[in-house]
Amino acid sequence: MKPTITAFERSPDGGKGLARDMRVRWALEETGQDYEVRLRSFSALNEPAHLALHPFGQIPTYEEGDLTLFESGAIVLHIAERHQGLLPVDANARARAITWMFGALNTVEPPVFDRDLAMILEREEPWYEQRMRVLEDSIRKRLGALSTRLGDAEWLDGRFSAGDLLMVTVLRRLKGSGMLEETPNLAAYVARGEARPAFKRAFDAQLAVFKSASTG
Ligand SMILES: N[C@@H](CCC(=O)N[C@@H](CSCc1ccc([N+](=O)[O-])cc1)C(=O)NCC(=O)O)C(=O)O
Repeated sequence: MKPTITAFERSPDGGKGLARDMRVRWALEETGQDYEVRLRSFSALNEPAHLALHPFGQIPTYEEGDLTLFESGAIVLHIAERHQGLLPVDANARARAITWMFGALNTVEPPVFDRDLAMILEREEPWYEQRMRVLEDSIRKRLGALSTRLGDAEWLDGRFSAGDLLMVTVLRRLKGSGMLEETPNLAAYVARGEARPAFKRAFDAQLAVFKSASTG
């Protein structure tokens, strides 16, 4: 049975693949899983039909038979646990890959996402500049530590894993900010992720949705 995910009917990211359905699409492509997409308008996210799937009224969600999941990280983990290609078989290596999933979502993503949100919602606040300095200092601290740990390795811990998938989707949000470019090995790491055929299929699929919504 094909799973069904939800995604924005018209993504505010303009087809850049920054909305979080992108990481679920990528995980499904890496594991060779076909899937359906139910597109949601912003207003539909707060209607009962969607709230029954996602208590916070967001995307993505994941439905497979009588299972419904939300939280992109949990959905990626679910896919990775059931299909080959995103988590090592060895128990310790698997645990380390899952550690990097949490590292991406719990340690690196928060200041990165908060900075994006501040640029959209808080630009007119008197404390905006100060807040941006604090957020960017936090981001640079995380990027510095990650850059040191990655060094000249291809992926974070041996073979490409769900930890790399999530980390690349987090770091992609910094493209063009200058901060990612300050750590060349991380910029190259992101480019390696984006060069993966599965990433390209996922990216093109979400872009096609945006383009059809733009011409529709
Ligand atoms: N922790 C949850 C967060 C999910 C989430 O933030 N979903 C967002 C879309 S992805 C976040 C996002 C939004 C926009 C851009 N963009 O670039 O325009 C990028 C990412 C959403 O549904 N927002 C609607 C709402 O909260 O009412 C997860 O990882 O699944």
